[in-house]
Amino acid sequence: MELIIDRLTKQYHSKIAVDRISIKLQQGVYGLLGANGAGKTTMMRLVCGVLKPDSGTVTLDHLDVSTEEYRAKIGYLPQDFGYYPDFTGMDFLLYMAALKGIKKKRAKHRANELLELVSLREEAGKKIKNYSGGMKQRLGIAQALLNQPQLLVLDEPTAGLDPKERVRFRNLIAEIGKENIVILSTHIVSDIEHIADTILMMKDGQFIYQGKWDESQGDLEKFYLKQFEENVYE
Ligand SMILES: Nc1ncnc2c1ncn2[C@@H]1O[C@H](COP(=O)(O)OP(=O)(O)OP(=O)(O)O)[C@@H](O)[C@H]1O
Repeated sequence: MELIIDRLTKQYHSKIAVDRISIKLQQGVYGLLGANGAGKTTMMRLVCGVLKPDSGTVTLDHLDVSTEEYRAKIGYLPQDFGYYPDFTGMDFLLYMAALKGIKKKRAKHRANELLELVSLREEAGKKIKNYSGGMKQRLGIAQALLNQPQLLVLDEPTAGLDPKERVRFRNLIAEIGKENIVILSTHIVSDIEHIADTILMMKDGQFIYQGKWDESQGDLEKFYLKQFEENVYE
């Protein structure tokens, strides 16, 4: 399994949000780190085919991002995901499954399986408006997994999670990353330093660091902050 991003570029008026990015990803967890405005969301939307690039390509095992076959292989949790507050967790998953064209019987089975995986089985019948931030986030991940994606893209999934939720989230992602490609974005180093196999650090639409990070290289947080130091006084 290989995701190949080749010279991917996206510009909004005079702002180049993603600037000729090239990278090859195999299975594992990738932590996309960058300050606000670095281009993380734009990159993720391009990888999910929600946004069309100005130039460059994205392929998963030779399938182009613009194809139905590619779409069938990905799961996406956007930053501001719209949950329906009066739906129960189960209703919501069945609704999302219908949108994804999954047959009813299969959808019910898969929804139960996923509610178990994200530890929401007991809350499946409760309305989403009564869910905590972490519970909503786990439900969001469950909907992204409905079609058993080979590529899972999560935009700032750790926002608003309490410490206990974080541990649970980390374990879940590590499990999914064993067999799939997972890309998750954040601007907080501690959210990903123990969960990502590979760090992708973004600034001004480009990767300024990509690779594994181990403690012998020093403190990732210090390194990260140093990259943005010149912006502190702006
Ligand atoms: N629809 C748009 N129209 C114009 N400019 C945009 C648009 N979307 C993003 N931008 C700009 O492109 C740049 C990258 O934005 P992007 O949202 O990808 O960054 P980000 O790293 O995800 O930041 P955040 O953490 O705030 O979501 C920013 O300068 C942003 O203002």
